[in-house]
Amino acid sequence: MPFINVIRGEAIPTAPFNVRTPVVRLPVWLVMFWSAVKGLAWMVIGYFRFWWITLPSSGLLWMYAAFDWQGPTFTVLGVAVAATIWNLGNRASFLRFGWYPILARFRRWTYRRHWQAAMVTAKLSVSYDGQTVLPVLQRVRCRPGTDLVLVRMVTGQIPDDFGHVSERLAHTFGVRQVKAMPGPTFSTVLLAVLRGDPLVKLVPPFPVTGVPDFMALPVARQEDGEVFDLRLFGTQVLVVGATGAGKGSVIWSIVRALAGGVGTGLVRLWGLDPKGGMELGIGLPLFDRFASKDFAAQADLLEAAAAETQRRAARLMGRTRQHVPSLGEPLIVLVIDELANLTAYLTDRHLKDRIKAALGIVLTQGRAVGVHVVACLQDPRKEVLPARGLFPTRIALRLSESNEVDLVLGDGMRDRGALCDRISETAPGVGYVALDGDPTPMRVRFSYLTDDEIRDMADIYGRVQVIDGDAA
Ligand SMILES: Nc1ncnc2c1ncn2[C@@H]1O[C@H](COP(=O)(O)OP(=O)(O)OP(=O)(O)O)[C@@H](O)[C@H]1O
Repeated sequence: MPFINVIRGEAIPTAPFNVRTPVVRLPVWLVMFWSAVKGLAWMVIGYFRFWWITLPSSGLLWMYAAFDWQGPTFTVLGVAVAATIWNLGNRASFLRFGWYPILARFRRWTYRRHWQAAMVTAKLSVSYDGQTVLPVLQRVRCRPGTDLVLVRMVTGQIPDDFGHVSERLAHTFGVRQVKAMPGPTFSTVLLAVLRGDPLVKLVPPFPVTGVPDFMALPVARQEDGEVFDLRLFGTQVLVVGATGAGKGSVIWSIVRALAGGVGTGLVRLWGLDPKGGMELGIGLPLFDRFASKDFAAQADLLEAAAAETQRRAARLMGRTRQHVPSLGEPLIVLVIDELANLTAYLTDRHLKDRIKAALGIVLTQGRAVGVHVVACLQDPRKEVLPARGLFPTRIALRLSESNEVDLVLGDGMRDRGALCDRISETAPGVGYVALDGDPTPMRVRFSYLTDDEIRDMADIYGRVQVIDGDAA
């Protein structure tokens, strides 16, 4: 046993004055009076705070007092009839200003009931100074099938902390999915709570416009009910999906959005179908050039695209940074079904090198000069397509494994909600896309064209073509 104990550290000095709260004995009537005043104050505050319940209730009570039971009955009936007329007359404004605000109040109340449990079990609560600090539920807004919940984070938290536990939150709140994205201020996170699924139903083809808007081609329906517009200008598009995921519907949705331009000659489609023309052959008249039977013809076609790219780049150098399609120099879109057949599975080394070189030129230089690629791929691994990074726009449909999601859409996208590996086999055409300026992925379903619809479209907008090197 040591003779003297020495404890290192800073001791808290004893205060020179110690003050103890004095005990004042109060009469019972004063305590009761004070409690009554406090209770009344709480009731008044509660009345105004929960005005959306208290005001209608007071109104109904007053009607009852004034007109007996007919008062509230006719009031409720009158409100119901007015709401129905408003809904039938202008559904959008009824939902926006009538129904969704009421629903949001109710939902806020239900979230609050589960809030503490949800935050603690998801480890989003923080222990500080002997206290448990929770993120603050600030606001709830309702949209079709989705609630937008604004949350003020605890100091030190970031939106990705919520993204990592989004699945846990979804189970706690009993909803389909929760997606976390940065809120309007640095201290907030916006949780998109997805309830119903508007993508269960098949999406019919969108109408064809005479002059396509290359900045916004309508191709799919978003899970928030909006139309997903694909930007083709300035980009190359890669579509990845397991077999049967619906890559064909992505191709035909894009072709349909461009069909008006094909008809007028503003857009030229060049088709490469290494699987023998099974997918693209059905709309053959739409393609200005088409190659499917032998790989040499497909290499020729890609080299022609590369040559055109270089010719345009040389002409436009120093003049403009974005080519504007015209009848003399139309937009060329190379549609490639199963790119891996051209890049990875091809055994002829010489052809493979030719294809790789031509594709490299088109992918790196083509987007500024109006030569675009829309390519499909089943297997997103690096060995299959090393040039994945050359496709700025990537669409991920159903994938076989969870780790493929980040390979296609970019790091962290699965955590942010792109659950491509969970898409059901019974939902072909459903996938995830990254929207411009939005770090969270959006779930979409591409429109579906039947074979007859594709044939009709080809009949209306089809052009003279070159098939496997020969004029049709
Ligand atoms: N958007 C869609 N909506 C509804 N059904 C679809 C959609 N896309 C595809 N399908 C259905 O799913 C089936 C498979 O689609 P598709 O052939 O396009 O898949 P894929 O990804 O191209 O497959 P593979 O790689 O094997 O060719 C189609 O026969 C069609 O019936």
